[in-house]
Amino acid sequence: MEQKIRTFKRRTMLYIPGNNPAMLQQGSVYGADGVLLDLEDAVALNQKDAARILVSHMLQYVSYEGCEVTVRVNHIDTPFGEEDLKQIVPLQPDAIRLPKVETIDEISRIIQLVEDIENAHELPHDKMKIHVMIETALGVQNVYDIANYSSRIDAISIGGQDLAADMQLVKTNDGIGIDYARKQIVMAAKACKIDVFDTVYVDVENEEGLREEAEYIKKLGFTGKAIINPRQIEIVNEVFTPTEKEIRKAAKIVKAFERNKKEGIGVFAVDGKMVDAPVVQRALRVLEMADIDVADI
Ligand SMILES: CC(=O)SCCNC(=O)CCNC(=O)[C@H](O)C(C)(C)COP(=O)(O)OP(=O)(O)OC[C@H]1O[C@@H](n2cnc3c(N)ncnc32)[C@H](O)[C@@H]1OP(=O)(O)O
Ligand SMILES: O=C([O-])CC(=O)C(=O)O
Ligand SMILES: [Mg+2]
Repeated sequence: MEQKIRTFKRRTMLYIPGNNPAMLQQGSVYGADGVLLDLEDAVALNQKDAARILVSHMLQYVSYEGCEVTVRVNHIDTPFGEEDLKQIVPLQPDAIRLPKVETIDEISRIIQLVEDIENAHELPHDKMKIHVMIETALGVQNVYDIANYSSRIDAISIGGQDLAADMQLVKTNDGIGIDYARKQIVMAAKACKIDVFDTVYVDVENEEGLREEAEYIKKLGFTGKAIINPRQIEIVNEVFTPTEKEIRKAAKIVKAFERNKKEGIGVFAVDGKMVDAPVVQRALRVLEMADIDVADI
């Protein structure tokens, strides 16, 4: 199967309310890997049209250089979803994020509409990526089929706040209620070879809690995490950036692999631990995340 996992970093995606000009203007200066310009739940119903206009202007006139720019539109079946797509798709942000997708029928209708709009503007179909949010129990049940529906979908994410509401849970900081969904969503993403983002951590003042959650979701296999405040960037970026120790170990493994390969040896030991192809693959990923070229080690 074609490898769709991105090679660039997607550790932190900063949500910015689409009706807040100051935040929208400054969004890329804080060091997040991406910005999520939000037309959906950060925007009150009576601000939806104003936010759409503002975000359209920002996409045209603000430089988000160095940041991946994603716009979260409203659900297709709300009074705002179709108009969001009509105004945003022609501007071709790096990606659009589709909230609360539950079925293949929905994703197929949305992608059809996106491509109709692109056709009308003589735009290609392979430039703007699509990110799908899974935020309901039904979405979790259908996640693999949704994620696998189109090669334009290059990431899926869990919306923990909405999922907790749909599941009628009291959401706790330990995330127990959404743990099954997190794992199911990660597995679907890995099966489709696409990226997978974790949900926001709403307790902005709780830095230790955020670090713990980021460390946990990294272990589960998430690519990165949506965040809501600039103060959360450094912590999550740090968790998702390999440490010096991890880099040294990975370099040692890759170097040993290269040496052994020449002699036809596929399995060997480094510091008393067995190394074979999957271990080398993981070491290469560590170097990639640390921006280290294998040729330079
Ligand atoms: C369940 C969901 O759908 S989540 C996704 C939708 N939610 C959002 O988009 C919320 C985004 N975040 C925010 O609105 C805010 O960070 C809040 C409400 C969570 C906290 O607000 P505050 O306590 O006022 O933030 P704080 O005091 O840390 O702000 C410090 C600075 O960072 C800026 N800032 C805060 N959040 C953001 C953000 N998300 N994007 C860009 N800038 C931001 C503020 O404008 C402020 O700038 P200034 O110093 O130049 O005035
Ligand atoms: O986690 C996110 O991306 C925010 C969200 O929409 C949710 O939690 O419901
Ligand atoms: Mg949500």
